[in-house]
Amino acid sequence: MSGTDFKGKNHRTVEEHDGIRLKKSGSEGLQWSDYKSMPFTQCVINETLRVANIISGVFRRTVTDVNIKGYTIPKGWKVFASFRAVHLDHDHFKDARTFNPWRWKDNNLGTSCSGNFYTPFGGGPRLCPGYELARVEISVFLHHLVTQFSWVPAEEDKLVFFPTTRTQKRFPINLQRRR
Ligand code: HEM
Repeated sequence: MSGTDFKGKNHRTVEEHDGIRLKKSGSEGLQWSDYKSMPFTQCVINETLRVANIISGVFRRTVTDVNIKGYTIPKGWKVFASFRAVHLDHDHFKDARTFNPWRWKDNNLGTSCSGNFYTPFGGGPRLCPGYELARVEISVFLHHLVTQFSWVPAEEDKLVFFPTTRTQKRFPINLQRRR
């Protein structure tokens, strides 16, 4: 990740949140309507959960023999459904290892997408009941972060994808208060 890339990708988020601040006085808090007017932030959150979700997948135990794509998973086996493998699969996401919030511009569902290729919060009857709360919390955090601080990378860093997604040098930054 180069410094220029980072600033470019961050810029739209800053604009969105500065726009919300402009309509408010002083330290006036965010309302639900503000949360609902952060479309690009939702794209950033979607993309972060796609590339670097803290939850890599879920375990399941089969209660009966399951036939899937010519394979049989016998009754009683434990399987790991790897969301991470699907989220980083080039067949489902073009340039899957590139952090690109714009890919969500026309598909901002946040929990799943057609074909169930995007499942950061799981799915079906066990879909995470906290998914909207999690998104609100991240949005509020990002709002205060980008409206009160700016930063530049202190060193060149690089994303690595094994065993999980992380930055090689923990992405050191120089942080400055904006206001
Ligand atoms: C980014 C944040 C979060 C992520 C990525 C996440 C992800 C997930 C996933 C993948 C599952 C499904 C587990 C499975 O199918 O076995 C799950 C379940 C669950 N999550 Fe979350 N979660 C997040 C935040 C939250 C929050 C904020 C809460 C509550 C305040 C919450 C409460 C739960 C509960 C209670 C379940 C169990 C649901 C069930 O088994 O029926 N989660 N979460």
